[in-house]
Amino acid sequence: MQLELIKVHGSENEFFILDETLLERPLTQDELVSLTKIITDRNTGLLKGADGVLLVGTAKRKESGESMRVINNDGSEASMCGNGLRTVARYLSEKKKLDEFVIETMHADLQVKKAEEIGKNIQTFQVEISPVSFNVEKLPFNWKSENFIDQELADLAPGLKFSAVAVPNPHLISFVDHGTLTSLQFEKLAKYLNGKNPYFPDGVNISFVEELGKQEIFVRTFERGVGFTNACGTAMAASSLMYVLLKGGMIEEKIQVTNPGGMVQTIVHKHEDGTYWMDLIGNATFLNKVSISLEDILDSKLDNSNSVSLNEAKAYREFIGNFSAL
Ligand SMILES: N[C@@H](CCC[C@H](N)C(=O)O)C(=O)O
Repeated sequence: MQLELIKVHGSENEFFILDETLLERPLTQDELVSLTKIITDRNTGLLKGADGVLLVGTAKRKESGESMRVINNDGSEASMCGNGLRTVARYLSEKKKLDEFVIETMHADLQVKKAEEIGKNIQTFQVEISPVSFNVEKLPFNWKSENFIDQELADLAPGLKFSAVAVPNPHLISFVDHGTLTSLQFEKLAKYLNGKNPYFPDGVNISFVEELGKQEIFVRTFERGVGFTNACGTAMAASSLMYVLLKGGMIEEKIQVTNPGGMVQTIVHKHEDGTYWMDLIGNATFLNKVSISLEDILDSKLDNSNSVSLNEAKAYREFIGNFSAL
């Protein structure tokens, strides 16, 4: 069976989009996991691999519409992906010839729309990040109280305070200084909490956040199921929320969030019932179109692929030249 893939990125968080509605038959779960592990491998995968696969399908909760599933680089499935959702929003916007619509994700139907360009010739989309929960059971996080906000984590990282939030994928966030952001301590902690550990049985996305100025933060994330990525959209949205709640950031006002792969903007909103949701605004860049058969992928014969560049990488590199790197 022939597959048409698109290699995309949101803040250089890279994915392959696969539209299952165009296939002769749906993939089995085993095929999906094997395909993801093979094509996203950073050493041997297609086009130097990726952070995951975004599977576009038909919505199940509604009578019409589309869905997005997120398969991490290690084959595990995530409930949401903010950077990925922007790219899927662009893909579906071009396919449906619509600028604003809803995409079904594992736990929520999320509003997406085409937005004003964030940089010259940068296709930009705005997506809803929701629902938000501070209940530790939702992450899941084995902790003695209902919430975990601005607290130390036993003796795992002395002197650092963390907050746990599900958006709805799980995040652990700490505001740190620049030295700590780039320290080995970060990697050690992140690997521990994503291995066998008593706190996070399913692992957790961990972000270290540096305050850069008024409504300006830098976020570095170790992603569950992947490792350090250039950016994680849900992490940037969750970090923006914690910036508002703990550091005096303004609600309903844009926050500039830089990351190792570029820059996005977020807006934190509050519903009347007191719950929060965020907007995530940023690039949806298409890098390559790739054609390859499922059989060749599963036999690891990736040289049999046909790839065409979509010529958007240069504009993006020019755009991120404006922002400081890690
Ligand atoms: N990079 C994503 C998040 C992908 C899922 C994450 N690794 C998880 O397992 O929760 C984003 O942009 O949000």
